[in-house]
Amino acid sequence: MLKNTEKTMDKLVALCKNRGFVFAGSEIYGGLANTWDYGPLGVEMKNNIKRAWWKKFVQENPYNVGLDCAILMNPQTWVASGHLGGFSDPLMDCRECHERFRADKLIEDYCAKTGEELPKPIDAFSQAEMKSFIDEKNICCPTCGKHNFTDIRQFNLMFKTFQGVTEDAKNTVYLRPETAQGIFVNFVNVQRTTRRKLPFGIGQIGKSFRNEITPGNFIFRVREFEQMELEFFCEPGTDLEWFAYWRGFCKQWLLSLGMKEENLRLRDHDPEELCFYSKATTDFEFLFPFGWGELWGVADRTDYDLTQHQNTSGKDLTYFDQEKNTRYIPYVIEPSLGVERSFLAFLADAYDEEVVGQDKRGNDDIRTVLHLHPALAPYKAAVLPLSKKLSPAAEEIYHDLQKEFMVDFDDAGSIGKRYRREDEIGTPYCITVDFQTVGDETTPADHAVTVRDRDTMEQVRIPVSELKAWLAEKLAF
Ligand SMILES: Nc1ncnc2c1ncn2[C@@H]1O[C@H](COP(=O)(O)OP(=O)(O)OP(=O)(O)O)[C@@H](O)[C@H]1O
Repeated sequence: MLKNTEKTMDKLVALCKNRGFVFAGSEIYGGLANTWDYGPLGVEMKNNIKRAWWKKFVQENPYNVGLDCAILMNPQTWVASGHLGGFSDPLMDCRECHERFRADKLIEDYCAKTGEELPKPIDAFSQAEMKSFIDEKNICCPTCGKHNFTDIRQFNLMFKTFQGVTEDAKNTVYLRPETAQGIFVNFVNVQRTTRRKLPFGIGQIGKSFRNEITPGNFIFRVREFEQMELEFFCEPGTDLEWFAYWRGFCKQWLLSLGMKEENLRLRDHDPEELCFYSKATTDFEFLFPFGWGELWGVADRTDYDLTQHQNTSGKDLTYFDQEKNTRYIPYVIEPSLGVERSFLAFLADAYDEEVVGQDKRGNDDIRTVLHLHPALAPYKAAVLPLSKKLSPAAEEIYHDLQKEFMVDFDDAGSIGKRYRREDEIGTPYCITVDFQTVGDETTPADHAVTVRDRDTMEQVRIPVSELKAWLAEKLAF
């Protein structure tokens, strides 16, 4: 009998919930819309993604250094960056059911459904153009099906709160909507203390908050998320070369972590779609189960941000180029990637249901497997004693491996079922401890274990003494 092995969001969400990757936030209180908590496996995978980014963008990188800034910043930051004035999305309400929507997303969804092509990118539409498109095409409310919308107005996405004991305008602060501004305001601090010469970059990983009008698609669009951002400072005139360099570097990072090239496309912004300060922007888009969506934005932001902060703060943010004996404001290349979006992309990319045979009744035997790169997998290996009698010996190996890797231990149920459980959570290697490992009256111990590869299901015999080095090699990328 054929079973549906199609990859869907429902299957990914169910796997995440059932195996402890991602839970609905505040679930026992009925939840809080679009908040998600990361379970024991989810937190490992999330940390692995962040580690993989830090390793390539900071630790091993000849150009970049790291930084960790406060989430709350002086509100002048957001005046300078333009977020207070212009960080908004086009909002419209349905007059019938009072649901609220992003006008641009309504149009995009309509085009995805009908296959209609827009005459220009949606980001180049004015509010009036969006409204007349929606009216002309008679696009209806996705909730109630009627066509009766209010006019479009801009809705600021920044979360507001108060610092200190009085709740008044003077004490208003904002939760940062991106990590980048913390880097810009510290440009001089970092340059001075590291004595870096251009070009150099500053990387940061941290929480950002956006009061999105229509969050959704699981963890794709949420209001609280983490970003991994690099601001790369270079001499004006060299920026387009560095833009191409980082665009290629980012793509290579994804591919080196096993992302399939066919699920990735790099979309360059048309001149009319570009932000007014940007010379070039590329959206890395990934083919999620619900369609193509932005994963990573790489932009040439020129000298816009530093100039804005210099003008607003009155502080000198120029760089003195000793070789050329001249001062200038550096240009900036920014690759900005969301942790949760990359989590979802790696998960969707890795998810597979394979027909591995037929059961006794003739039904397809399907194995659900996450082909995650070992560097991203929550557990690097699982230690499985073939029999409960072997548990003490297996535990010894487990405890030894645990000192260096996240490793699982499972001695419950048949070995076949245990393999399947590990396949489903993406554990790349299952280490089976058997009677030969420890030996008995008739057979001498061989002090070796059987290691099963998740993807090929092939098995090799490896001496216990070589396990750590063998695993370390597999995790490298
Ligand atoms: N609400 C969100 N939830 C999760 N990740 C996000 C969210 N907003 C942005 N990101 C991540 O941060 C990256 C950089 O943010 P950027 O401001 O370029 O996004 P954006 O162009 O506003 O995204 P979108 O058009 O999807 O709203 C995005 O590519 C994405 O990976």
